[in-house]
Amino acid sequence: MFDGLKEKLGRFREDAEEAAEEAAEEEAQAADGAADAPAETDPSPEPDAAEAGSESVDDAPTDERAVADDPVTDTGSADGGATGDSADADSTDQSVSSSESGPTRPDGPAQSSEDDRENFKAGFGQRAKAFATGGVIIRPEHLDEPLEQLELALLSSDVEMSVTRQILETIREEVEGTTRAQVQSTGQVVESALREALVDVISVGQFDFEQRVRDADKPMVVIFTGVNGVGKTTSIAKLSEWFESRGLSSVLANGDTYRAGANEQLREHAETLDRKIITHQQGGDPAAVIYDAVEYAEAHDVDVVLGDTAGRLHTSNDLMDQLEKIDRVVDPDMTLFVDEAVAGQDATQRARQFNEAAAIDGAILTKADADSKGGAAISIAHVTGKPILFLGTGQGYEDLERFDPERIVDRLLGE
Ligand SMILES: Nc1nc2c(ncn2[C@@H]2O[C@H](COP(=O)(O)OP(=O)(O)OP(=O)(O)O)[C@@H](O)[C@H]2O)c(=O)[nH]1
Repeated sequence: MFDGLKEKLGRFREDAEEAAEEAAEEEAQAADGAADAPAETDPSPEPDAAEAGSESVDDAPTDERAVADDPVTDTGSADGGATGDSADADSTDQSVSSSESGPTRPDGPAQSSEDDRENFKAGFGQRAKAFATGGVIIRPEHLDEPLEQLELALLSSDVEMSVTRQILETIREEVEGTTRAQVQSTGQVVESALREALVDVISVGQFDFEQRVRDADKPMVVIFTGVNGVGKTTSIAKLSEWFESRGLSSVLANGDTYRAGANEQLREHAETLDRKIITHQQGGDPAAVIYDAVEYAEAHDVDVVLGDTAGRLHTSNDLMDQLEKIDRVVDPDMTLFVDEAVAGQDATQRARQFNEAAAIDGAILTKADADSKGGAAISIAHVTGKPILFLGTGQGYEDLERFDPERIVDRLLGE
């Protein structure tokens, strides 16, 4: 499921990590260079950074020693020296790294008279400090190129344009001024930004579906709509099983009085699952079928009415009128839009159109098991403001999965 998208996100993480590390190290080296300037007053070059660090400790005031003795700072100094020019790796260089990590600057007063230079160094100081202590400042512009690649990757995975933009914007916001801590890799920072961005867009409108059903007046009426052949009838049967496994009873109602064979198709599921089904003759009034099912449920203490409807386009006026009539007659608690994940952008656009025409409450995305791109799964909630509630993951009755944004993102990020 969503393997293509997963691979592309993995590539972005690798590219972003590499780009951010490179840029941050370049900046830290530039900062080291700026901090090296006072070394011109100290002619003795120091080729070994770690040694230089320990020598500067000998000369340092007591509080400075405490910082330099810190193994964390030692490692940072060694890193700083290792990445800096060996000719620049003098004792002053080391003391800058150490002192910026500590509470005082031993060479500070000597330099404070040169305001311009201090200002110049201040811009780099934060990054030098972060780098010397094993941290790295990551900035959005470090990620410009990987983000461009990510944008193309998302669009080619059928992620809708506005959703793609939102994801990129959140990543930029998340990494803005982030200091990668010692315990984190740059990859982890990027991953956490990506995770946040994805969860953000796919969790729009989520609610506790099971709780909503349990809290509703009985029977709760759920109507299913969408275009032909996307898996509405199968999803109704799956959802009936899902309820059953949670101790909630359901009755199936075939409001698809339009298509020949629709009654038989739903009846087959009802018989297999041993559920009550309400049907009328082909050409009958769908609202009347659902109404009868509600009456049956009330009389038999059934928890949920699951109402199928004919496949339709949002532009099929007569069929959309039928939905409106169902609304008027039985006032359903929920209208769920069903579409197939493999339809990608088309599914997202249809979700938008149906939501505008019939005000859906949520979506079921079928055939996710056959979808590598994942674009519809990423986009529908953000585009409609209504959550994806379930994923269809196969043809069996048990192949229905509650859409859990955190879990979906875990899966996309390979966790
Ligand atoms: N792989 C896979 N196939 C599915 C899934 N859900 C439904 N299908 C298959 O999709 C086909 C169409 O499903 P239906 O339930 O008949 O679709 P429908 O929307 O009710 O179709 P109409 O009644 O013609 O509008 C069937 O062969 C189902 O087995 C799913 O999650 N994964």
